[in-house]
Amino acid sequence: MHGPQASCTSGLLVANRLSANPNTRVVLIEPGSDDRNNPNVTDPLNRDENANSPIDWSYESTPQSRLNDRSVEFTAGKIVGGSSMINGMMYIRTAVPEVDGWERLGAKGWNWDTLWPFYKGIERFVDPTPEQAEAGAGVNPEYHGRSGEIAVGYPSQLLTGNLSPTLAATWEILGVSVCQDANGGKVEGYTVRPMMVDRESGLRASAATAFYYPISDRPNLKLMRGTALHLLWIEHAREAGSQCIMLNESGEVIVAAGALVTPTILEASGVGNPSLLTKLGIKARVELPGVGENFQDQPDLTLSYCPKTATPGVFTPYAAFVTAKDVFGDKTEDIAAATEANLRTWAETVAATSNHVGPDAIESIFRLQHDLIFKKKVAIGEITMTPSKAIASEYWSLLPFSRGSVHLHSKTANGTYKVDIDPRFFQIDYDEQSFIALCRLTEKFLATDPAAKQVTGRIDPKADQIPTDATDEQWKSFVKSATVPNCHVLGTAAMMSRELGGVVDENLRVYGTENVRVVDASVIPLQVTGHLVSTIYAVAARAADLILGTRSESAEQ
Ligand SMILES: Cc1cc2nc3c(=O)[nH]c(=O)nc-3n(C[C@H](O)[C@H](O)[C@H](O)COP(=O)(O)OP(=O)(O)OC[C@H]3O[C@@H](n4cnc5c(N)ncnc54)[C@H](O)[C@@H]3O)c2cc1C
Repeated sequence: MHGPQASCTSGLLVANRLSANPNTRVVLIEPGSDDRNNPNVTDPLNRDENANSPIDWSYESTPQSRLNDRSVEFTAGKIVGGSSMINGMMYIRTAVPEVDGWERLGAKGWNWDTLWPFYKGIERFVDPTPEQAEAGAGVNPEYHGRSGEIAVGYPSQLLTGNLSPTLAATWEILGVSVCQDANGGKVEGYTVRPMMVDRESGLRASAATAFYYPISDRPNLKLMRGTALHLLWIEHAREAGSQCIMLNESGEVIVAAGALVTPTILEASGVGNPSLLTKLGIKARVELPGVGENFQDQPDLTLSYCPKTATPGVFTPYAAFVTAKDVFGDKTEDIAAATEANLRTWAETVAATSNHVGPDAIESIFRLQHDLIFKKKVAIGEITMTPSKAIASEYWSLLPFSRGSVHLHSKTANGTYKVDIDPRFFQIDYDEQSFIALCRLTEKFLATDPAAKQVTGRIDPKADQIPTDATDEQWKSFVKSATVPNCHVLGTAAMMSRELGGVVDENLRVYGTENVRVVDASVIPLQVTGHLVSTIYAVAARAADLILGTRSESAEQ
């Protein structure tokens, strides 16, 4: 049997599961290098060195009107193992109501309970040492798997001393409780985040170390490196009437090029919005206007403060996941009501810009999102504290309403396509207002004892640019000049009903096709409050199960 073609973070896991059957031939395609010994990949303390290096795609966005017309850069791994080789390695799953929301959006059978065994199944959690526990590392044993492939735990260089208790005490004064272990579906409060790291060797654990290197010598698994997939060669296409595409007699393609690239491969193959495809001279084979839409990333900003003592060369995975109530305080109910009253207008704005579904569809997604924020009270912001030469507080919004897109734009002289990546940060005013409120909460945190005792003042932005009593307008101008992407892009080939703009069904199969699936961050329909990779692995593991199941069903028929 011909197997799928795929590439990385998620693709390697799927390839691992499918090639376990020696009769299934699996071909992986990866344009990037095999940089398995690159110390900037393997040594977690070097992880910030990878941006703008040869193993980073460094995708540029279109100029962003709400960011002073700046283009922003999306870092993404150009390497076997994809972005799991260059990311921040933090490992926090998402919140129960968010995954349950996928089912409400049409992803039948996808909810917290069905994903939970896969979250645990892929994990090889190692308990913290007594020193790490003293440094704040917590664990609820029920939340973790011990026999999966991906090493999760705390790095040996976890900072000891009293910093974590100081941060915890300060957050508690601000009404944010301490969460021992945020991996059980409630992502809320101050926590010390576990990482994807092998505690014994101290090295990064990635899709490649977990799912590819150990099985790369399987005779039925082939990696084609230095080659990119630009389009799916569609043979035997049956036209619109039956809306069916066949790639070859028995083969199946699994596209896993990440949320910034997967939609463009579909478009180049004739799957997408016919009006866009026609303009590019591409024959439309499957009408799926949702391809490349529903783009969601999280705006990200770093404020830095002068520490009393510098802290070089250690890990400081300290973060608070804050809810609307933590951020807006007494104003929360008013903001919830005002936000609800605006959902229709925002849906109209998004529908008019994206033009792939009408405002009713967007509004129903926004209602779910509003429920998550104000009724289910999931976290809306993550605020991290990293002491080094400065105390850097990086923070990002978790559930923005703005929706961007990624599409083929025009054909270049060499026959490939220019791509437009348009995240549309702050398209919706609430996103900017809540982002500024997060900024203010960060400031308040570092002005509250005992954390305040750790710093002597703000370094960036400087006090003459943003004074401590800065107005919203002053913060707004700083936010416009300094916001960058968090690189947690998802949703551009969403697993949702077709009516809502979905691209894949609950078996991850592209609507209107027979043997094309997508398994990467593109299929996750809504932002997640944790970090993406744990959820991507769980989705990929469940997807592999479904693929194997549907194959054996069709073999039985
Ligand atoms: C700097 C950074 C820090 C992050 N920090 C964290 C973190 O701490 N924790 C966390 O959970 N998540 C984090 N993330 C997010 C997470 O790493 C990504 O969301 C996730 O790895 C995406 O997985 P994917 O399978 O969708 O795509 P990727 O892992 O990006 O894989 C896509 C693959 O497709 C390949 N490719 C590209 N074009 C083509 C083509 N035309 N044909 C074939 N192959 C192609 C790429 O080279 C790549 O190997 C971070 C991301 C970045 C960039």
